Amino acid sequence: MAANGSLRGRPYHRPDTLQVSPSPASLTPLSTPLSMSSQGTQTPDRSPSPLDTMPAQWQPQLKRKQSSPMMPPFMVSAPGKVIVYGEHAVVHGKAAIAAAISLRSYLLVSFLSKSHRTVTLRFPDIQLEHTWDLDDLPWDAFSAKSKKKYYYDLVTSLDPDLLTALQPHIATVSPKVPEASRKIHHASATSFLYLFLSLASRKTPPCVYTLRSTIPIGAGLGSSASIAVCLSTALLLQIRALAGPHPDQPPRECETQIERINRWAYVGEMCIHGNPSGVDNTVASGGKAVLFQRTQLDKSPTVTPIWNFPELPLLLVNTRQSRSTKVEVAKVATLRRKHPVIAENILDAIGQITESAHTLLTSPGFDPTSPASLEHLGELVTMNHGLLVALGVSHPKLERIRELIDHTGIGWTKLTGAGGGGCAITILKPQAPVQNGNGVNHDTSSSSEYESSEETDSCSASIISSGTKLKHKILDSLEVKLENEGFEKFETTLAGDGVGVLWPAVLHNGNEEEGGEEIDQEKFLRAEGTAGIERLVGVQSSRKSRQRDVREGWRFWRPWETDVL
Ligand SMILES: Nc1ncnc2c1ncn2[C@@H]1O[C@H](COP(=O)(O)OP(=O)(O)OP(=O)(O)O)[C@@H](O)[C@H]1O
Ligand SMILES: C[C@@](O)(CCO)CC(=O)[O-]
Repeated sequence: MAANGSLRGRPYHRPDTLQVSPSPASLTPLSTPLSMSSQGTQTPDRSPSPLDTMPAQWQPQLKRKQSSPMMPPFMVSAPGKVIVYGEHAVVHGKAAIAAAISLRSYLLVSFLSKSHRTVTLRFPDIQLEHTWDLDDLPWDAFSAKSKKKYYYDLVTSLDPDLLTALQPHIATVSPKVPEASRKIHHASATSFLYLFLSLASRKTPPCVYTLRSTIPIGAGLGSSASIAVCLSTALLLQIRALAGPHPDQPPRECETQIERINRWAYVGEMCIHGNPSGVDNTVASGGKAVLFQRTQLDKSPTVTPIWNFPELPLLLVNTRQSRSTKVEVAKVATLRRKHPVIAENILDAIGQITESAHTLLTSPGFDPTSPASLEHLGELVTMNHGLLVALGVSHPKLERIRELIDHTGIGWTKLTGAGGGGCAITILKPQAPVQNGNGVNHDTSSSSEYESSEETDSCSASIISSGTKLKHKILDSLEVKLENEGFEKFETTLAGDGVGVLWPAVLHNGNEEEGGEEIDQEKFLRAEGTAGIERLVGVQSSRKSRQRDVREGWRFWRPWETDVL
């Protein structure tokens, strides 16, 4: 099993304090030096990109493409996140745990013939479509000697002069749409252009960046960080500044690539969020889960990976109630002023909940399949929610969701993120509950085996246990109830992979010519909803029996997979 982040003793930090950063000279010690990449970006070393490490099965595809003057399209994908324990308390110096979820953003990069000289964003989730003329962009501002940043640089703040240089090119984006939508468009466009002009060069090939996400926007699930990670990864891949991902890549090298992506994703996040903590982009880059803590307000948080975090099934319910993180954080600050001792005790208790979870998750004998471990984690979820209610950051809609789920007895529920709306999460119990006389369901036993993925391995309904069937029945009827009340339910998995790469954008979808189905813009744009996106390009196998399997073609940097350092 994976080595735990803290046991490995190499905590991640927000990019400005990252300790795992190598100096440029000690970057991936692979292959020969490259003075200038194909895009003309100066790079002092040479890291093989996926193009160099193309799996054998893609060779026919590549051969077919050799006659084309254009590169084949490729895709990247990054997850959203939830806070599992410790929101609000983290604002007051306690630790919190955040984990990746299986809802993800997918970015398709397609190349145009050189005559185009344009770069286009197609972000249909926010109805944004915009094309810039490559030659009109402010390359001079970004490449000026005093301003130029390289892919290995650490950028901890946005340069106001560069933002000013971008302004006229942002102003032309969606000038006629209502202000609220325009703000969203401008945030995404700024994030893209800042990264594009920092990492690419004026010789960059004309491209179209098409993005679709299964992460609800503005619901506290890190959608902005997920797109920032996709953009950062795509641009770094285009300038060949990333090695892999490929199987057997040493963990240290995986960490280096993830960190490089994370640093630039943080820059993209700053364009959208101002002064983010860096936690969302760290989880979206590296996947799994992290422990984070900011002990001093003016200091960056320490972010330590928890590679042992189990891939638990998670029910996620969106209240669709908009909320302001600022308002909810202010509520807690007011309560703390009015009732300092009580509020402090509540925040302390939340901090202890996070510590208890972290201690369990990182204990040497930790067995994620043990019902006792799951119950421990679940009880902490329930207690954490109660304390957040005591802090006044729940909402009647969150309480309604918790009530509906508690009545089924299917799992342990809490609000996640700022509260006041947003989402609730439920860690599902291993056992199907039984109904008591009051119509409330209760866990039958906590001692039987947690159903493993092997147990549900066969598609044959006949061997799915009656417990599993009952669980599905309860989940289905819960879905109807939640939908009737205007809530949105997602079945996700916690602590999965971070950023992934599909190069070239070809998948074995079971309905196509030999060699795989090429994903093009039109197919990608036509995919309907979350299910359609996941069916077409999802990183996870669509076979229900193996939901947690990664679909052939997608590759990830997984520093936790090998023991060799
Ligand atoms: N699918 C998407 N397509 C294009 N832009 C997106 C998409 N998802 C997020 N964004 C960008 O990110 C911004 C959303 O950031 P916001 O902080 O409001 O939500 P979040 O990242 O989902 O929540 P949180 O940061 O609280 O976890 C949007 O305004 C938009 O600029
Ligand atoms: C409420 C809070 O703890 C989590 C918001 O997702 C605020 C923060 O950490 O910045």
